[in-house]
Amino acid sequence: MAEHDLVLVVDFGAQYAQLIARRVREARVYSEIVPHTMPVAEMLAREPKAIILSGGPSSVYEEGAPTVDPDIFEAKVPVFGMCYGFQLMAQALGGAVAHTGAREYGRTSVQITAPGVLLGEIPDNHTVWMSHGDSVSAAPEGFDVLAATLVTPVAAFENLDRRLAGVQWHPEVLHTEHGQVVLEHFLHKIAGCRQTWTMVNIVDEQIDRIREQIGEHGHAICGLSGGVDSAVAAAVVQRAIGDRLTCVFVDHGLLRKGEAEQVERDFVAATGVDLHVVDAQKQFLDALAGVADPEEKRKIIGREFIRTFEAAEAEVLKKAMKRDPSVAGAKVAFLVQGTLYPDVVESGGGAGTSNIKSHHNVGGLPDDLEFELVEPLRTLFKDEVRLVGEQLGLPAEIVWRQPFPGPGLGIRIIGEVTAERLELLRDADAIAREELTRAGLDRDIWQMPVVLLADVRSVGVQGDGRTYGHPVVIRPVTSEDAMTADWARLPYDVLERISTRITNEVRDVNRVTLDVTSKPPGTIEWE
Ligand SMILES: Nc1ncnc2c1ncn2[C@@H]1O[C@H](COP(=O)(O)OP(=O)(O)OP(=O)(O)O)[C@@H](O)[C@H]1O
Ligand SMILES: O=c1[nH]c(=O)c2[nH+]cn([C@@H]3O[C@H](COP(=O)(O)O)[C@@H](O)[C@H]3O)c2[nH]1
Ligand SMILES: NC(=O)CC[C@H](N)C(=O)O
Ligand SMILES: [Mg+2]
Repeated sequence: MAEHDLVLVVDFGAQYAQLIARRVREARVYSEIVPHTMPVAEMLAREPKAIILSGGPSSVYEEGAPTVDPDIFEAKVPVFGMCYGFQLMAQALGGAVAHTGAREYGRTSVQITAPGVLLGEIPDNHTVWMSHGDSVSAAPEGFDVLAATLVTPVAAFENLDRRLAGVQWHPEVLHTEHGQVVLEHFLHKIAGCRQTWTMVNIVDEQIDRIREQIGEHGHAICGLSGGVDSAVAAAVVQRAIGDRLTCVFVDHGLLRKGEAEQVERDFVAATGVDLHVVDAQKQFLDALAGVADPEEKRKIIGREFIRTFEAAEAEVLKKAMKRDPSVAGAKVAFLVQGTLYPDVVESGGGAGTSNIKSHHNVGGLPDDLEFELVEPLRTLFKDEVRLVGEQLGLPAEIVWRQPFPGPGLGIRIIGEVTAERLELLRDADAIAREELTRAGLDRDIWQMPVVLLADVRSVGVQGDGRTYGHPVVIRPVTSEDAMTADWARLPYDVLERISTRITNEVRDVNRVTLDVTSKPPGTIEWE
């Protein structure tokens, strides 16, 4: 039997398919997202224990609306529909879906009329989050209608014989009361999924898998940034292959003030890993000269990272040989990266997702990559990674560190990256971080990029004289997993201190602005 039951989340263009996948995992069942264009036979070949049909922007009765082969409902695999998925199931099985004039967006009160299994043990009247303009006007035959709202008579249904169910609302969003309970009723009670997806299991399995992949004599390099993901990846791999792992930290000149020293000092002290530091500042800056396009920058940085790892190989092996002479003639065939599921999804490597931006470690990798990748966290979300980190006993400063992107300040300078501009941004960023820490807010926010609008100038007055300087943007955000985010409501006095200090202390910056955009529509980083 497979180690874990698999739940496939079929994505119909939902805003938050990732969120559904997360919630399933929070219910201790492993899940993956697949595009609705995947043939049903292919989905079934993966032997899912259950299938979830996501929401989506289309109307099921429209020509060309995304759909799924109705065979999916005949395969004896339990299926759960949410919103669009619910409507799709209704239509496919002989019910009716129409634009009834009822529209519900946001907070909506739902009345449970017959709880069945899906809505059992939940208060009759509770608040859910809706986002629909179409409605199921008649449930298919054999289905019990479980709930209604003032304007939506069929808001949830189930057919226990066929193990099919659905809700009009979005149980995956936090604003929906009892959303997780409803999902768990489907997963555990209706579909009978086993609850095996726990962090302890994941670590043990990954260790076994890595030993198998790397073999008894293989050597690996881990790109280590001081961030959470690579620290956890390194710790997992170290457990698997011990000192056949060497960590390589690349100082690409796009780091924050004091970062290289801090990683060298604190990280080694905390973990005892063998850290090899490469100064590649000139290499990266030369490669980036004259480039302003964000995707181009990302690809260049991705490529230069790999070239740096390749160049470090000889050095790494020399060290290894000192410890163990039998290493002579070996090659480092493996590259460990702290790639997470959202990196893959955003780079368009996820199922049916579009390329938002090429994360340097996924979409930005060069085609002629010689290393075989070892990515033990590739299916995990950040909060899962943090749990794994805690599980492995990594210190809190590492596990709870705010994320910092691999391409670093290179994607926070809007325009060409130059040494002078980096200097400016580094100073402004250091002040912002210092004030945030002083205010005790580090754990309250997800991260706070400081962005230099290098090609923009604005007029200011400083010391009674005219200045013509650059603006910086501060972008504090809150988030659960970086897939969605909101702008953080930092206290005004903290903002004020950041603004005053930056304009006073950083040459050529005469304006500080605050980014008040959520994600979507904005992304966290500006490029
Ligand atoms: N300066 C660096 N030197 C070596 N490897 C790096 C560096 N920056 C990033 N990487 C590699 O790229 C991967 C992805 O970077 P990313 O920033 O997403 O993760 P992280 O830095 O480990 O964690 P966090 O997201 O918390 O910053 C890292 O896990 C690491 O393998
Ligand atoms: O290692 C990385 N390589 C990258 O190329 C990259 N791009 C964005 N990020 C980080 O990912 C999260 C989501 O960022 P966005 O909302 O900007 O897409 C945020 O935490 C970003 O800081 C990156 N991390
Ligand atoms: N969020 C959704 O899945 C919406 C489904 C459909 N587009 C509607 O408006 O009813
Ligand atoms: Mg990082």
